[in-house]
Parts: sequence; C-alpha cells; structure tokens
Amino acid sequence: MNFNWNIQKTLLTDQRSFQLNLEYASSCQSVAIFGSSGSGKTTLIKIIAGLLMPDTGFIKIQDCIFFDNIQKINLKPQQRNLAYFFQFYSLFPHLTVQQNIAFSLKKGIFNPSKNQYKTEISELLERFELSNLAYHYPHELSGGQQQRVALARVLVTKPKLLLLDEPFSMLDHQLRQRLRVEVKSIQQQIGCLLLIISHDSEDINFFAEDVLLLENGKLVNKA
Ligand SMILES: Nc1ncnc2c1ncn2[C@@H]1O[C@H](COP(=O)(O)OP(=O)(O)OP(=O)(O)O)[C@@H](O)[C@H]1O
Repeated sequence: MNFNWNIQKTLLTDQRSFQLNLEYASSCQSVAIFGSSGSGKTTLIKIIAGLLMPDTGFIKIQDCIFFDNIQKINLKPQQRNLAYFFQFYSLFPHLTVQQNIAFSLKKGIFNPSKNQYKTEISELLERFELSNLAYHYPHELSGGQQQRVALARVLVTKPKLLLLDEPFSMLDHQLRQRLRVEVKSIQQQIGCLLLIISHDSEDINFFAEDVLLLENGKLVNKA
C-alpha cells in the first residue's frame, strides 16, 4: 500500500470539540482530499506531515511507519521525507526568488550565494515561469508569483511524499493549467506520492486517482 492509515484525533476548544476518525488504504500514487470548510482536510494533512499528533492509530506511507501509538513510533516531520505546501506559506523576505528556492537545499546555511545558480534551480525557475524574477525579492512579487516560488521551493527537495494544500489558489485559469502539467511532470520525474487538498474540481480530475470526501472529520464517500 502507498497510503495506509487509521487515525483518531480530537481537537478541543472551550466551546466545542472536533473529532477526526479516518481509516484509509490505497495503492494510488495521487489522492485528493475534498470536503467543505471545517471538514478536517488540513487537520489530516498536518497529522500526516507530523505537525499534529494523532491520539491513537497508525500512519504508514509505502513501507515507512510515520506513526503508530502501539509501537510508540512518531517520526519527526524532518524524518518523514515529505514536502508540505500550505495555504499560508511565507517566503524569506531577505532572500531573492532564487535564494528562497535554494534555501531548501542548503539547510543550515543562512544566505546561499547569489552566484550558486544550480542547474536544478534554473530548471525549476523556468518550469514555474519565474526565470525573469530570479533576483527579485518577495515584496516585489504578486501573490501568484509568490505562490509559484513557494511551490518550487517544496519541489526542489525531491520529497517521497508531496502534500499540497490549495497549491494554485492564487493563479489565473491559464496559469493553473500550465502549472498542473509542470507539477505532475515533476512528480513523475521524482517518483513521489501526492496528497492534494483543493476546492477546484479541475485540480482533482487532473491529479487524483482517488478522492477522499470528508464531512465533519469522517470519510463519507470514495469517488
Ligand atoms: N488547533 C485547533 N484547536 C481546536 N480546533 C481546531 C484546531 N484546528 C482546527 N480546528 C477545528 O477542526 C475542524 C477542522 O479544521 P480544518 O482546518 O482541518 O478544516 P478544513 O477542512 O481544512 O477547512 P478549510 O477548507 O476551511 O481549510 C474545524 O472545525 C476547526 O475549527
């Protein structure tokens, strides 16, 4: 199985509680998570990323156990070999586009040299239509341009699992279409699994071999 989990998690606030209770197993490469606002999509993806811990259950991605409360396994996010693109990403304001992308490759180095123009990065800049913006800073970019930089930044690490939360929300229709093709082609090139949250049925139709439809923290249907 590529994706295999059984997760229970209760989120409590003063006024109410939200319960996620999800069991899923699939050999698909690309799965979409779909559901109304508040149905638990981001909570699920954060749990898989290791940013939230389930109360009970297990998460196995391919042959790697990310979490298992019985075996007392809980891999740190950085041990999960995944990249997570989320809705409220932020770029480093003091780094150029190219340096922002390079930063993911240069863990621990504060400010990668401007001249370190790796082939991989220039290829990504081209694919995400950012070549002419390589030396610009985030405040000089539009929302859609910043979103593309953030996408390139997660893909440059060549993860085994790619988690995308509304990756194209800031882009116009035509750019969305072009970038879907690029993301899929990079996914195939690096051979990673994909979990995508999107409200856009075109994204879902384009990427997903299976769709998890969530309602109030439960799986209601498989399309
Ligand atoms: N840290 C938290 N503490 C308590 N409740 C939370 C917390 N985070 C999220 N929730 C609640 O859990 C539920 C699911 O939230 P989640 O963000 O997973 O929904 P979503 O399906 O991703 O929604 P959207 O499409 O609006 O992003 C919501 O009712 C939310 O209020």
